[in-house]
Amino acid sequence: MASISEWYAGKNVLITGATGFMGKVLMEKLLRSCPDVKALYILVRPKAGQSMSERVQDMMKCKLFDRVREDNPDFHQKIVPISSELTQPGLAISPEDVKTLTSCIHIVFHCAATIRFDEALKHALQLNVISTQQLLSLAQQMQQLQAFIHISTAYANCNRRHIDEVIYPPPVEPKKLIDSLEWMDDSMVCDLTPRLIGDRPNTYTYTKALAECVVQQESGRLNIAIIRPSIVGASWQEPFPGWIDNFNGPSGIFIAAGKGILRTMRASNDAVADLIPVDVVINLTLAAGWYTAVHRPKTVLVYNCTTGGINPFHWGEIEHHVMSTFKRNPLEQAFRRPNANITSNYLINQYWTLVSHKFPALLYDLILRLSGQKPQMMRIFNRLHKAIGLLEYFSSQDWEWNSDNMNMLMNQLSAEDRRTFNFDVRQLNWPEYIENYCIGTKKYVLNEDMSDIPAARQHLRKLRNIRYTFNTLLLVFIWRVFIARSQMARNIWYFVVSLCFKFLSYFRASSTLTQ
Ligand SMILES: CCCCCCCCCCCCCCCCCCCC(=O)SCCNC(=O)CCNC(=O)[C@H](O)C(C)(C)COP(=O)(O)OP(=O)(O)OC[C@H]1O[C@@H](n2cnc3c(N)ncnc32)[C@H](O)[C@@H]1OP(=O)(O)O
Ligand SMILES: NC(=O)C1=CN([C@@H]2O[C@H](COP(=O)(O)OP(=O)(O)OC[C@H]3O[C@@H](n4cnc5c(N)ncnc54)[C@H](OP(=O)(O)O)[C@@H]3O)[C@@H](O)[C@H]2O)C=CC1
Repeated sequence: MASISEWYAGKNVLITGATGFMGKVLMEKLLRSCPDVKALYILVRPKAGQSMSERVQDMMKCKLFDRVREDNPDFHQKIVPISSELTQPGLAISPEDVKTLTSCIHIVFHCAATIRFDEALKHALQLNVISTQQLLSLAQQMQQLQAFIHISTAYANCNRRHIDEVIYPPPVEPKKLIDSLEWMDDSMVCDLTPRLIGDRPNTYTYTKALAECVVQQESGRLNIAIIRPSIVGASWQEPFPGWIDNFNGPSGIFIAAGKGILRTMRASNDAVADLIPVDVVINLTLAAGWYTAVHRPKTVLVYNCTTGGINPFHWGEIEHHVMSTFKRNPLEQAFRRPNANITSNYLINQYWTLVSHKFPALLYDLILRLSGQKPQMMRIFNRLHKAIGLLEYFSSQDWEWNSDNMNMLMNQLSAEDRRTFNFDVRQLNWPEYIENYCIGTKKYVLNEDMSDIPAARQHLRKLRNIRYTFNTLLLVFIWRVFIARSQMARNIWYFVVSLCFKFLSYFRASSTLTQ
């Protein structure tokens, strides 16, 4: 049987969400490990004043593609951007492009989605569900299509504790919801949202669950697989350790903790932190594409792509390794020395939020105001608290995922494919991974130079001295106020001072005797 790379040779691949975090890693791996792939058709929209082609050109300059560029400087010739806005009817693909895609595509990877936890339900439904439906109907017209791979999330069914590799009944019939929301205005939808999402924490997980149902309903004669990654983090090994380019999920939390801004967060020390490296997800996705096309399973296969059941690691351990990494490799211009703690206790967290977040922010903003600058720290903390509030649901409890299909797929691969498309997370060394992850946030998200680490350490020493001076002054101030008001405090103070004098005189006398 052909190896995975051999199978992708000569294939035309369609990718949605190619400009996103996972989409980019998928493109890079395909180009590097399947060098004979014919072409990657990517659906891209213009954004933030940049045309589609400008965006694609910028993306290809990204460091992520360095290894591909080394192997094949002309790799861009394999990339065919197709203009598409997924929220528009027909995905806003031109009739000529539809003709091209329906005649040549062999495999589709559907990665595009809105992954925001605070997305308005209407938009999340439009992008995560309706566009999936539209892409599937385009796929039905593709004459050479051999597999359709849909990227979902392990948290689509986070209202369950144990999650099998099956498509669960949807919370509501997607078509009924689409029809109902069509005539409602935004404020009505907003009012209804909490009742609709029910025991799910946000519109993201809710619409991803509906999307899975749509995939099943519209599968028709297509060969489909669903990949459900848990919390996707920086790369483990490929193309190089620690690659990450966004603040999503834990990355923003790690950065905020490394900058000394985040000091406390509600999370359970003992809950499993189901992180999964992005390269593992992509290797599994490409292998699943191959398996789906070659073996054509009779039903839609779901792959839970998680680490918790195989090689568990806990939030408490993550906290320890994140803090230790940032103390050894500090971020530039930290606000305070990194020292964050997680707690599952609501009141303790509220206390530390007040003492270590709000109070320093107010003080810092006061200093900024007094020096004629615009206050900013309270605004930063408000945004951080909003983000933390949305993530806490996931860091405070555990789930159990069945990963039989991931194991089955691993057993189907040849030894060489297992090496090239490695998704065996038993080999993952967590402390090393977390260290590379934190350094990756420094290098690739914040674009900081590793050669500046001595200056960053110096800055931390300065912050420590400021803190000691501040604490001493505060103590003296409180004590002075206390002494002025209480006779007992004065007596204790005179007693301590006289004890110090006695100790000093004894020390001086004994040192003169020994001379
Ligand atoms: C205590 C220290 C040790 C740590 C140990 C404990 C760690 C616990 C971590 C727990 C993490 C749990 C993560 C669970 C995730 C479950 C995921 C389910 C998996 C998935 O399927 S999907 C992927 C996950 N999706 C997300 O993560 C999206 C979440 N983000 C949002 O919904 C929005 O970004 C958010 C948070 C509502 C903010 O919205 P808004 O205020 O509108 O800001 P923008 O998004 O427009 O961003 C503006 C600007 O800020 C940057 N940004 C975004 N988030 C952060 C952040 N957390 N920290 C810092 N900066 C952030 C963003 O990049 C933008 O920058 P620009 O330069 O582009 O303006
Ligand atoms: N990151 C994670 O932790 C996890 C992600 N997933 C799933 O993986 C997939 C990829 O996630 P990730 O790469 O992290 O997400 P990103 O937010 O990084 O990427 C989303 C992609 O979707 C595209 N997109 C969004 N809206 C539109 C639109 N209206 N028209 C065209 N394209 C659009 C974006 O394009 P543009 O650049 O133009 O905005 C971008 O390429 C998603 O399906 C997500 O649900 C699952 C589990 C965890």
